[in-house]
Amino acid sequence: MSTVAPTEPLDAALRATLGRLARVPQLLVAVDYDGTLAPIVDDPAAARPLPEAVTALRALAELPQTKVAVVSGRSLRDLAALSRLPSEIHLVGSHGSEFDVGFVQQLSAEARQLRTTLQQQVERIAAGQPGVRLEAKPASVAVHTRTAGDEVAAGVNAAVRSGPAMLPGVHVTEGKKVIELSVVHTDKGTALDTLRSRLGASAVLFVGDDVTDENGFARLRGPDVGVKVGFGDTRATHRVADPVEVAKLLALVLDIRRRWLYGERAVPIERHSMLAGGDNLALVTPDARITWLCHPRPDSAAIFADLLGGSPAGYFGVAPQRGGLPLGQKYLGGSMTVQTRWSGLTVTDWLDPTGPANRTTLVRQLTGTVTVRVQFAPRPEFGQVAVRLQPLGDGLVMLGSNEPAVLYSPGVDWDIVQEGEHDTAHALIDLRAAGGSAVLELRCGTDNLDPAPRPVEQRADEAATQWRGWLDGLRLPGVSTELVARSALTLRALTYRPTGAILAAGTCSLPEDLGGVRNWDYRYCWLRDAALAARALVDLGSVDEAEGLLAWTAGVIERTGGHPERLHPLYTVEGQTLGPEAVIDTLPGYAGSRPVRVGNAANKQLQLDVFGPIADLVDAVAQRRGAVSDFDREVLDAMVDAVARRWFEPDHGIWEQRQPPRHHVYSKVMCWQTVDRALNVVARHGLPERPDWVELRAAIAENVLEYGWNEQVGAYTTAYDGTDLDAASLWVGLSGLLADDDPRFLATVLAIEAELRSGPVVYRYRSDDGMPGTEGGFHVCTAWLIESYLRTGRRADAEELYGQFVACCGPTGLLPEQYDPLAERGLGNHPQAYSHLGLIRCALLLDSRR
Ligand SMILES: O=P(O)(O)OC[C@H]1O[C@H](O[C@H]2O[C@H](CO)[C@@H](O)[C@H](O)[C@H]2O)[C@H](O)[C@@H](O)[C@@H]1O
Repeated sequence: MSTVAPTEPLDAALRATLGRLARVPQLLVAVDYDGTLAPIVDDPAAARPLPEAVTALRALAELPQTKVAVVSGRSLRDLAALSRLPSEIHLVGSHGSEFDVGFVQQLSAEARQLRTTLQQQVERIAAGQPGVRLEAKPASVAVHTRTAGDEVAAGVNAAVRSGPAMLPGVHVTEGKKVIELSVVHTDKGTALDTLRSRLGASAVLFVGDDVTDENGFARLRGPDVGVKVGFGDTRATHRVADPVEVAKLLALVLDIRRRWLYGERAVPIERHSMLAGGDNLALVTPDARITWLCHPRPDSAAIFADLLGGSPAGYFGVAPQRGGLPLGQKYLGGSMTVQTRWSGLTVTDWLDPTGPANRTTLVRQLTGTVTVRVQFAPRPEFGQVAVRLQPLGDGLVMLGSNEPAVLYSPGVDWDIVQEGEHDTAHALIDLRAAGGSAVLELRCGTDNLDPAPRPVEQRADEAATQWRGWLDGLRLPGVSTELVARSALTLRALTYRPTGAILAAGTCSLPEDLGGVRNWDYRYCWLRDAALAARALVDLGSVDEAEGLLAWTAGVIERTGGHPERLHPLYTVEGQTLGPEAVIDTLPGYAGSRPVRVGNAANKQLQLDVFGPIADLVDAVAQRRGAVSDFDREVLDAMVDAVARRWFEPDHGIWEQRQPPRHHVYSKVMCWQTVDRALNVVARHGLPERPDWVELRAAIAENVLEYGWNEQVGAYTTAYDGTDLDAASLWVGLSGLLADDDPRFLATVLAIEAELRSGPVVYRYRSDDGMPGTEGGFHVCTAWLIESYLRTGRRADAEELYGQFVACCGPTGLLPEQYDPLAERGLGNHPQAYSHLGLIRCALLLDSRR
């Protein structure tokens, strides 16, 4: 039976404070014992903690990034015996002096002698005094008068105060019907400081009821929270009535922290749709909540990072006041505009592609007849700067960030609610009273709250028309026409138009292993991924992206100062070297997948495959144009130069494993492809012959074909030094190095199918990559196996796997990086260029080989 009686809920201010505290990266929950965990009773030996408090403490101690301590006036032995708390909970006895069982041995001989004297003197004082109890501790003795009459208590206390308490070296602590005489200085504040630094806490919750707990409250600072139990003066900023309320408080902290750590609302990754405006992007959930938006660039800090941190990390929600799930969500045909519908409400979202540079404009058009609840919680810099929202004119001004931002919202009455250091704006919009529509326009990069120059309907048309006009210029296959169109739009949307860079994906740190640590930042331009993405668009008839990317690539080549072999695998969208990889420990991660990383240490790796896709792209663009430009030739020369200088070295490979370099088969094949495509250009466009290139190509081919083959496995393996398999080795055939009917390619396809395919997915590899946890099947690897099936005459197998592959798309046609075939959900960053270019390549091949 519960001993916690149903009482009033904790007061709102305390709940709000605990809500913030429970979301710090490293939390220390420290509580006093008697009067806090255990109700005060007459007999000190009978003081037991409330079971609900114990349950909450134990559960808190099991959470990651959470430490629990009980800091008591009791001896450590007594505390352990009475509380029966498990070892995960740190126990500190003797008012903060006794951290471990050897404490008594650490006392000096004089201190031990003084302790004995004290014991003898208080025994004499207490002798024959009814109701007086003595409690012996390693460095002190406590004289309890709770069960003594008032007269007896007064006499005993006076005798103690004027007698042993006056001895030199004695420290006196008076508590609840107790005087304690100690031979060491005791201070719960010092104990808290020690725990804080030993356990690496970023904030402390300290709860206590007694006079000695005030030393603890006195040491709290910054985000720490102190809670006093019961009456009496205190330095604590909050108060609860009794241990029953303490148990409730602990349960509340547990609940909030658990939800924060494990993801408050982990919407399946593939169910997010992407908005894009040509120089930025955002993610919207199936219920029209904006959960991801960075500004000013897609690789900047987020304003809304709900995706990685739940509501406290920032979001922009719009939904009918009455609640309920939407009827559906879709892209408006051929555009990057997303429409979410409920009965009586349609929300149309887009990022304005017509604005000036460094401006992000998110337009949310609401139409219908119902009352709409709006919640606007911007949290710039991943929530690390305090935000104030100020109603002004036709909207709200966001204060606190060094980037100006406003929410233009004519006719909307905002209610600003302060949540700690941040404001959230709430509003109810009665659409019927507003004439059937309302507009919310988030303008980042400006403080202009003037009305937009053109009506919203016209702007909506303009935005959609830009994307549709581009899509109309493509030659789409008859296979999966709609999905290919969406994939093409996604690749175009991942293109950062100001520079021509193409992002590998729209997000950072979406997990490859739910709850795991494989969380990386993909908001950069990888030479390899970008070239493959641009190539897929060239195959669909659009060369603009390829030309933009090649111009961006020429920039990064130029900055190598004549050393293209020193190219990094990835750069920022501006073509600059990345800053250091970092962890944002204030974000708990998608579904609790921590750490949340920004930046990507892979940029320091050697990946010798990156030249191959670029050379292939130059070849494809030149072929499409029917001519090769001087500019293309320069890029091509640089790629071959890089290969000539380094192809024989071991490297980190396409999968960027944080392991020592190896001679990767895929990297060598891509080196071969670089020279092969360069020679294609030479031959096709009548350029001067390059016998040195012919020789180089032959040397690489001979090397990889001999050393990459593993007789024991009967296939091309990951690298020259092992028997492990890698789906990327399929490129020994996909690149054209081996003919489609070469038995070595056929054998490699069979080996990879057997070892790496699992139902609808193909894993990159199964070998140990040095990281904890596992990962899902990799969509682009699935696409490579489909291509391999087609090339090797297995059309039925290709069609079957292709059907399974496209079934992994989210409801609006988007794909993240990976798929977990057991949990049947997407994994990894989203949407991912690799996955969409893979889909396009497969659909084109299936179409052309009909
Ligand atoms: O720091 P704490 O964990 O709160 O310990 C303070 C003292 O608590 C105990 O005494 C008090 O609780 C007893 C049981 O409810 C009660 O009978 C007594 O009157 C209170 O003073 C404990 O016995 C002491 O050793 C602690 O110093």
